[in-house]
Order: sequence, then structure tokens, then C-alpha cells
Amino acid sequence: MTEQPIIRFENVTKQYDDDPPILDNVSFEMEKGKFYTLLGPSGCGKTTILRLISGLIEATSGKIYFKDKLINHVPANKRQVNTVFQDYALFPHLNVYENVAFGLRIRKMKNDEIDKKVREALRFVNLVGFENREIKEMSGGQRQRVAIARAIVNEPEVLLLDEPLSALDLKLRTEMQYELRELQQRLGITFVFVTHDQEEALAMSDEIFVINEGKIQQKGTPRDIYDEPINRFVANFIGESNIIKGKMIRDFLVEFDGKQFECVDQGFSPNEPVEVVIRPEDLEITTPDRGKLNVKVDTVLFRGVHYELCSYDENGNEWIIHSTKKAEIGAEIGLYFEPEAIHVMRFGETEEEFDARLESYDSYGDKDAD
Ligand SMILES: Nc1ncnc2c1ncn2[C@@H]1O[C@H](COP(=O)(O)OP(=O)(O)OP(=O)(O)O)[C@@H](O)[C@H]1O
Repeated sequence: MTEQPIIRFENVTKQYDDDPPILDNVSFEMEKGKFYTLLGPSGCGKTTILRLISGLIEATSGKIYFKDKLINHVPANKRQVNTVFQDYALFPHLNVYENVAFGLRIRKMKNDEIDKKVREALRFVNLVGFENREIKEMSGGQRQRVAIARAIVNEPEVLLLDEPLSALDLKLRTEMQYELRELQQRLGITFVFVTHDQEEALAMSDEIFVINEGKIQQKGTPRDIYDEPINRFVANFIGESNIIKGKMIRDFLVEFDGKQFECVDQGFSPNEPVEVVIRPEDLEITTPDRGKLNVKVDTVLFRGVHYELCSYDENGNEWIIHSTKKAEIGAEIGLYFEPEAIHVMRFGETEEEFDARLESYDSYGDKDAD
């Protein structure tokens, strides 16, 4: 049996005044000890989810559980949750040690206990020896670590991180990604990490929730989300994609670009209009007589590990190809792809609608059986 979730949202909606909801009937579960990422464009509702978990705001409707306890009305300071903010919110007039000790002093903990906990937290984030430094003497990455130490010193069961890497330059950001992931594994607590950077989400997470316009579009492991995007939004947001309109002829046969292709998808109505995704790295360059599709190369960019080719088919559809093979601009080439490389999606379907559809098939099946 799986463990009970540490956080559970049940049909949670957040709305200000009569405006459209910022979070619209959102449900999910988070398990203990996993790294979760909330991924989505600016304004989609990521920070709102964090604020609801930490208790800074209350849900308009729906239920929020911490373990099996309903916490909708539990004040923020009574929740076993801490937040690392984007700007770190450190106290500039206190040194590193006192920044980390601050929350414990407020709780009137004894000095020797505070000392033990602060030193342990600093050890966790590799800042031993920096105790007496002023905050202004610390680099961006070091400030980040102070902010994390200040959060973990309270031994929270859940750590919320609101775009904590966005202020750092690319190199430091990559280093901190490794550090954070490693820290989460050592601490064994649940991290809920907010970002709008899809590569960061893919690299760090056990599970990603892709959010758009107040709804969770898809939940899953980075591989699931990358390999099996549920709709155009997810396919576009996660990595580069070729997305083309088509029609599902029947199970395992899809039509696009005026041709029919074998695929691995099923469960659509006959001739249902669909969208088809093929990742650029799943397209192989071959000769026109061997290609499943033929295209003309328009531009070629060298990207370090591969070439990125932009090409067009005879119907004017654009095809992006990532390949270690180079092709000449203006050349006619064939594109080969396996049936598994084709991902068929319903128009604009979210995961909840997808699940509901699968259930409705099951109930049809039951009726047939009667
Ligand atoms: N107190 C409030 N009153 C009215 N609208 C609000 C309030 N707080 C947030 N919003 C709106 O809620 C929406 C979602 O905000 P949220 O901060 O959750 O987005 P986000 O996904 O975290 O975005 P970003 O990546 O830009 O931080 C935004 O349109 C925002 O303007």
C-alpha cells in the first residue's frame, strides 16, 4: 500500500472578488520525500498554490489536507511548512548565523539548542565558517544557501521554493540545481519547487505539475510529460515539438499531412480530429525514397550536440529536426520516424478530462457486458 499523501488538494478554487478563478477546481496529491515542480507561464497560479499550502491565503472553496488533517483554517505559523522566496527575504542587518537563528529565537528556544540546530543547518548547505559574515558580503549563491538554511532549521516536513534560482546567472543556476536536488535527497523531505523554466523542471523533479490558466494540464514524471504530452500546451511548453493537425482513422492508424501512418494510440472515435506531436529528435534524416515524409531544408543551425534543421513539406507545414547529420539548405530530404514517435492528442484536453474520458469508456464497456 502506498503511504498517505503529505499534501492533498481536493477541488480547490481560489478567486478574488468576481474575477475569474486564479485556481480552478484543482486536485492533486503529493507524497512524502519527493521533489515536485510546479511549472507554467507567468500568472498561471503557481505561487497561489504555494501560498495555499503555506497558509498565507485561504481557498475560496475545496479542501486542503496535510497528511490526514484538514488545514484550510490552520494559521501559517502552525503548519510544518517553510518557504524559500525568490528574493530570499534575508535580514540585511543580521549576520549569517543570526539570520538562520531568527525563527528559533522567536520561538524562545534555548541558546544551546539554537546553536546546535543552526550549525547543523549551515553544515547541510556547506556554509560552515561563514557564521559571522554580513549578508551583503555573501554572493548570490551563498545568499541562496543562507535562505535554505533558515528554512530547514525549523525541520519542516515540506519545503516550498518559489523560483529560488531565477536571480542567479546560468552557470550558478545549474550548480544550484545539483545542490538543491542533492540536498532534498539528503534531507528526505518533500520539496515543492516553482519555476517557469522547463529544462530546470525536467532536470530536478520526481514529478512535474504543468499548469496553465489555473488548471493542472498534466502531472507526471519528467519522462511521462516529455514523451507523452497530453495536449498542445504541454507539448509546446516542454521542449520543442512538431505539432500538426490530423485525424484518427481508427485505432493505431492516424492521418496527417495527407497520408496515413501507423501509430501506437487508440481509444479515439473513428475519424476524430486530433493533434499529432513528433519530437525533433525522433525524426531521422534519410533519402527521399525512404522517407515517410519528404521535406525541403530551409535553415540549418549548429547547436553543439546536434544540428537543428528547419524544413517544410509540400503542404507548407514546418518540421524541426534535431540530427547529428547535416543537410544542405534547399535539399530535398526524407524523414523517417517510428510509430512510437507519433503522439496523438485530443484538442485542448486536460489530464482530468482525459481521465474522465477513459472512465466513460470503462462504463460503456460495463453496459456492453450487461
Ligand atoms: N491578491 C490578489 N488579488 C487579485 N489577483 C491576484 C492576487 N494575487 C495574485 N493574483 C493574480 O493571480 C494570478 C496568479 O498569480 P500567481 O502569483 O499564482 O502566478 P504565478 O504562476 O506564480 O506567476 P509568476 O511566475 O509570474 O510568479 C495572477 O494573474 C495574479 O495577478
